[in-house]
Amino acid sequence: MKRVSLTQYLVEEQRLNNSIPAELRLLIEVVARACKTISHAVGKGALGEVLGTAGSENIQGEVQKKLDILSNEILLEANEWGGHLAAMASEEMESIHPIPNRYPQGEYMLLFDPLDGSSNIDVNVSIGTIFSVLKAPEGMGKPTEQDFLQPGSKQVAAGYAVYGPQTVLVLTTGNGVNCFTLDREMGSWVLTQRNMQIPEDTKEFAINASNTRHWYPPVTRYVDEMLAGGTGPRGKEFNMRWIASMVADVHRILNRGGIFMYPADKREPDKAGKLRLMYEANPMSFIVEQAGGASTDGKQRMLDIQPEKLHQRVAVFLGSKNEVERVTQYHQE
Ligand SMILES: O=P(O)(O)OC[C@H]1O[C@](O)(COP(=O)(O)O)[C@@H](O)[C@@H]1O
Ligand SMILES: [Mg+2]
Ligand SMILES: [Mg+2]
Repeated sequence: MKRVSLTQYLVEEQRLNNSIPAELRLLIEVVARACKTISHAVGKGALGEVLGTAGSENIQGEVQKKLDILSNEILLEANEWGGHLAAMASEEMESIHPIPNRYPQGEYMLLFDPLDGSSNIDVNVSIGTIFSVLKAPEGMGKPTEQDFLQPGSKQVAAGYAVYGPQTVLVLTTGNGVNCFTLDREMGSWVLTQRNMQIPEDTKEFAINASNTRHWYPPVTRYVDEMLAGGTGPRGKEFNMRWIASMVADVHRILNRGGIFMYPADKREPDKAGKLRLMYEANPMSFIVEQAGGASTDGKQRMLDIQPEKLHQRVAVFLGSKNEVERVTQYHQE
């Protein structure tokens, strides 16, 4: 197999499809390099003293792990110097991070969940990084939070890295989804899967079932019907997986189909789910749609939601198209 590096892929994609201007290519390469650095830190584990909590909380009141903070710093530092960015925003930072001397020239804005799947850090289970790239609005002055509040359909690129048995980077720039594997000896990202496709149908679902008693009726109905198996209304057996790292669950779905759900529930009726629209739901929805899947918040297409707040939470149903349509339909009945 001819080895194609991330850089070669990006350059070729621009030549053939004119979809990745040089500035965006450089930005993606800087993010990919930061992911490589995070992957090294993750791989050192206890030896690198990166495990455990940091003794602080983020803006959403979640306890921060040392690796949450370290990954955030790695991404900030890499992009301050390397990218064509006007500003960044992160799940781990209360407010946006304008880049000094870079606006109004900076053309892009980067958002990230620096370390996804935090509860798995200390137990050596796959974790990752999720990122999303938006265009800076025309004539933008000093960036404000408002500039970031664009629907997911405006993303020009999105991707995630999984730090697992293999370190992979999955990327879309709006022309399909491709997967790159980190060659740890050579230190380079190598294209290993082209044009990933999510099958429309599936027999596998992912949800944190410990919340069953808190679910609203459409989710209860949908899951109950799957659990009823071959003799139930669906007439087939379903399997369940829940890794508790969105990156790993979505990566499985991109490879063999499935539906991932993190619904809103009755525990906190005012909270629209756990996951974050701008750092998790939107980039993953862009990727999933580009791979032929679907993504909604139970009511509407995720990428059409007009964000109201940077740290907005949202219910998530994504993956195999026919299943996402079914559970969304149940919300409407
Ligand atoms: O612990 P729970 O409730 O099962 O939630 C797991 C979900 O929370 C997350 O860990 C949230 O992301 P962070 O780790 O970035 O906060 C997802 O990756 C995962 O799908
Ligand atoms: Mg996350
Ligand atoms: Mg996180």
